[in-house]
Amino acid sequence: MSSAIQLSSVWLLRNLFFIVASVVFTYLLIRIIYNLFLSPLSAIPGPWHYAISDLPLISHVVRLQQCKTVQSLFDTYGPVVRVGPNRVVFRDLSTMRNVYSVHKFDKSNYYKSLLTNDNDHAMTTLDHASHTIKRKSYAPHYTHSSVAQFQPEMQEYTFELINTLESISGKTPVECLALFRHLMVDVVVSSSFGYRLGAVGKWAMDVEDPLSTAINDFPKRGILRSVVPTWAWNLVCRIPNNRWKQLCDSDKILAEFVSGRVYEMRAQMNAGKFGDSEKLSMLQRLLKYRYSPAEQMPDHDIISECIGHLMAGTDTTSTSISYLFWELSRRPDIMKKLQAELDDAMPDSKVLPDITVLQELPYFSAFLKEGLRLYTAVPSLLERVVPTSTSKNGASDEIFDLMGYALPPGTIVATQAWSMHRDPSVFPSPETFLPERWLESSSTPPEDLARMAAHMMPFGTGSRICGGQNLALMLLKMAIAAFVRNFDIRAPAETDERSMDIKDSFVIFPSAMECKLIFTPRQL
Ligand code: HEM
Repeated sequence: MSSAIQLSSVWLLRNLFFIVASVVFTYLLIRIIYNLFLSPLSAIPGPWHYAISDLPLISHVVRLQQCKTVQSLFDTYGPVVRVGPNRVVFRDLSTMRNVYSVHKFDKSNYYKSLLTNDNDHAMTTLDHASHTIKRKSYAPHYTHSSVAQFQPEMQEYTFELINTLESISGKTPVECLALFRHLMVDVVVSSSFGYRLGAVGKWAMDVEDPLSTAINDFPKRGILRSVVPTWAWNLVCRIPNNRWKQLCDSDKILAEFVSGRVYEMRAQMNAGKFGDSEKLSMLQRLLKYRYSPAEQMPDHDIISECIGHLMAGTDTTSTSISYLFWELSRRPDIMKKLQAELDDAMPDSKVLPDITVLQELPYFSAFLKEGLRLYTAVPSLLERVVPTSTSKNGASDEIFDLMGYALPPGTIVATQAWSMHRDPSVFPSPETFLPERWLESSSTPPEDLARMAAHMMPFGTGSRICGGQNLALMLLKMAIAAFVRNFDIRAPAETDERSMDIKDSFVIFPSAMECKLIFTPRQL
């Protein structure tokens, strides 16, 4: 009897591996069969291996090629494609409106990877109702008229850069991503906190600005932090190397800087030193904001919101300017037309006209639209989740219809600016940089212009559209006008198609991680 038991346990042990393997294999087989043939998404076109696992899409995220991969899937399979067991992407105007503007679907969990200070801010708040409360805290700060009050600071920092570059006098290539990051850090810090940081001045003197470095390091830290377990992270952060320590501590550097401003401003407020000035910093608005009559916006939320804006506003804008200048460096025809228009609008090359004048320049506006079409800094999938009900009365059995396919609640849906901006039926020769396509003419009637404008989403779309787009657009216009008026731009040999090839990881960046250009003062 006991030898029979012994025999059967030996048999069991020997075959344990095969038993476990068979169970796993059967489970996977059932899942594959379900995903391919029985899932409510199985009728949606797409490669079969995307339908059974998220890994194929993740592999392109890791290769920093998600936007281009999704674009090629649209080219092969049409405007709606299944890219995961529970994931559908689309390229369609009315669906875009439905998802982002009409039904205002909640965001997917992906956005939690963008937390600041381990806490939510407007961009990472997933559900619509909570987001509405957060958005109201900062939205008045970015209206046209409020942002226009910061023109003097933007003008001052821009010309501080221009004067420094003039002293280099076209001899040395300058790394534009860092250059314009410093400009944006000064601009966002002054609009958010009413504080003069002097990042541009430090750049000019070749002195490191710890805040600008931390802003550059923070996303890299986030990626590393998400793949390394906490115990290992704590260990590697002890490696005695100053640069490495700085990257590990980038979250603390940001939080310390912002907390400092919050406590400083609160102290001024308590001392009644707020004043009646119409020009308020964002922080002043947040300190006064209440989630409800009984609940003030807490300090940790204020700190996360402010860090969120520093992160959302700096590299996005500096990358956009860098790509636009790279385009100008290889398109002397466009550069000449822009300079002719700006020479007229800016008789004194060291004084920018009011923003309302820049807004009225037709070729300049067309150039900027075309730039944001091909080089928006955030061309990526903006993921949303199909809710339990999309009907007004909240009937829970309603199924969302996406271009003829019924999607169950919980399905992740998304479109991306990369593809909306490259739809050949809307933008003929989509890969060609052609500002003229935005100028009304016999070949481009107003209906075509309206259709193109409707497809543009460089700042996202709907209720979660970029909060700082007015600030970004104003700075883009002012910086580009001032630089184009004062410099000719060319690329050194090291900056070419290959080094500038676009990589994406939610935001874009050049494959060389730098954009070196030469700014030569114009002989006027
Ligand atoms: C060219 C520069 C910029 C681009 C291309 C850009 C793009 C975007 C996009 C596409 C989104 C929407 C993300 C989504 O739906 O998931 C977004 C959100 C946001 N952006 Fe920007 N952005 C730029 C500059 C700025 C600036 C200068 C600021 C502020 C200083 C800013 C603050 C924000 C905030 C706060 C959000 C979250 C909005 C919310 O959910 O309430 N952005 N941005």
